Amino acid sequence: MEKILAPSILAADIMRLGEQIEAVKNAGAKYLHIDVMDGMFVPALSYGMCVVESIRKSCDMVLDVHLMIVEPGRHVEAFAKAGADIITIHLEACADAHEVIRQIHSCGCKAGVSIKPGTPIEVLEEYLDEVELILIMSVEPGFGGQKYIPESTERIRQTAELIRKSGREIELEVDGGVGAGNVELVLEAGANVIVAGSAVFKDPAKNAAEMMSILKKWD
Ligand SMILES: O=C(CO)[C@H](O)[C@H](O)COP(=O)(O)O
Ligand SMILES: [Fe+2]
Repeated sequence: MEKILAPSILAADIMRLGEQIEAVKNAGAKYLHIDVMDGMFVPALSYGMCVVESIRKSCDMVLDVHLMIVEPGRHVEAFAKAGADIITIHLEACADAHEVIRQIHSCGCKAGVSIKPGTPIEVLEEYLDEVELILIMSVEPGFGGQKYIPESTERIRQTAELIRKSGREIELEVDGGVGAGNVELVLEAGANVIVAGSAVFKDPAKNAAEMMSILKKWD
């Protein structure tokens, strides 16, 4: 599967967001990862649909919206209307994730499911027939700039195996603490969508280009 860079704007300079998005896009990033936090599912607050809507107006990248919010079904339609292309929910945050996935699809978006580092991989099994993307968190969700949890590599490998057995084309995304120094570990384990926030936005054009040159070797 194509290897895709998904820069996370959590680490961007909000005052220069437009030019920084342009820089990562020009470097070859295809997805733009937008982290939505509600202060409940995770301690922090970030931003909501207004930001997605504003980015959509002048950005043709795939908008990859990562909802770290309790009962995300309450807001799926609004994020879809704002311009999200992929909406990823946390299985730990929903009473009925099957229903939320159905909602995401009925809004015309691709659906992803995510799990935190402490959640067993097996919980993903019942969603393999339904989703287009699985997101393995390689840090505790809630903050950018954390260190990659080494045990994540084995979890990525096991998830890649589940996907392979399902026979479906499901994207495998990894999020948290990934940069040029460890991205090959993550690719080797079977991921194809790489989220990178702090590793990219310290110097967006240069760092995204460096990440892309590594990703291209694995295509
Ligand atoms: O979902 C997230 C945090 O909950 C972010 O996408 C993630 O942390 C990216 O930031 P970094 O690459 O700096 O770790
Ligand atoms: Fe994220």
